[in-house]
Amino acid sequence: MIAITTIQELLHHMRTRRREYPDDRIGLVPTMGYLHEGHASLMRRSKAECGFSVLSIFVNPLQFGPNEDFDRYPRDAERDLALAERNGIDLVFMPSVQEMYPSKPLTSVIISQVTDRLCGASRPGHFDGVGTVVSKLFHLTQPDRAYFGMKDAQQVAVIQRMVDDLNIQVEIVPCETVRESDGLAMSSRNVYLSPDARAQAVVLSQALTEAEQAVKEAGMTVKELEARIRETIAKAPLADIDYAEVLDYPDLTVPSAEVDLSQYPNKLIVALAVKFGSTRLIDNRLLDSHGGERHV
Ligand SMILES: Nc1ncnc2c1ncn2[C@@H]1O[C@H](COP(=O)(O)OP(=O)(O)OP(=O)(O)O)[C@@H](O)[C@H]1O
Ligand SMILES: CC(C)(CO)[C@@H](O)C(=O)[O-]
Ligand code: BAL
Repeated sequence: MIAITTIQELLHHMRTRRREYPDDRIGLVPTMGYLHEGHASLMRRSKAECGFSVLSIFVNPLQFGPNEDFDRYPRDAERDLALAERNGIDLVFMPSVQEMYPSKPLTSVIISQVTDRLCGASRPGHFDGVGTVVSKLFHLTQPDRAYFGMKDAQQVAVIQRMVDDLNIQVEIVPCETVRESDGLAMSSRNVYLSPDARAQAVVLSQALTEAEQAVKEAGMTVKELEARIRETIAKAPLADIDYAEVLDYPDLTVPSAEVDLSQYPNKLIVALAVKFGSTRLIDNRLLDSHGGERHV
């Protein structure tokens, strides 16, 4: 496994690889590091489907708001490299902020509408930062496939839209969320949780499972379903809801207030962001028209 920090080295390795193995598929797994089994599942999928797999590790300042956790975001390069190697990665690109942004970029990739709600609303500018850095990574590596986790379902919808709108020649591969044994979605930010908060954080996946059942009830409206979800989450005293929304997926529009969700013709997403102290967790579930979970 090669580990590099500069754009020059990355371009050199990508060109050489493409010249020597022109028929090999190239896979890209973009991450912010502090890797866990969720990331490992993306790496293994890339390894299974591509001849050459690139992992990027970069905590991208552009996607963090001024009062967010950029400075204290967990980092452990040594552990990440060992995990990457074990999971079939061929090249790790781990640039510094200076390398990626030698000066403040004057160009930004802004994706509208699909960013109006959920994390786009509660983290203003977040998806401009994501769109910009992911575009840079796509240009630098020119992957055939790029692997993203459905834990960040809005991110998948936003990047798919960017790729479609800009004709970027990459296939976006959405990957299922990997969970702890009690149902909590794996996330680098889980390490911030106090033992009490960690125990209560199971309420997110519980609320999603309940929503999956509740949406099957005839006549269930968006407001009623959202109220049920909020009630479940409120049972955890440390939980503070940022959002709990039921939306059309992947358009991320609001279904009309009167619609009977049990008969809804499109995919629905139940999306949650819940704070435990200063730690903000997200999770979601895709539902089909009869309330069953949709697998990606
Ligand atoms: N539990 C998971 N299962 C599958 N994929 C995941 C999981 N958690 C993160 N990913 C995916 O890994 C990629 C990199 O995510 P990132 O490095 O931000 O990790 P994270 O654990 O989501 O961190 P954070 O705590 O910052 O949300 C994204 O495509 C993300 O959706
Ligand atoms: C896609 C990404 C690596 C861009 O910084 C980040 O948003 C993430 O880790 O999901
Ligand atoms: N996985 C999303 C990256 C972020 O929280 O900034």
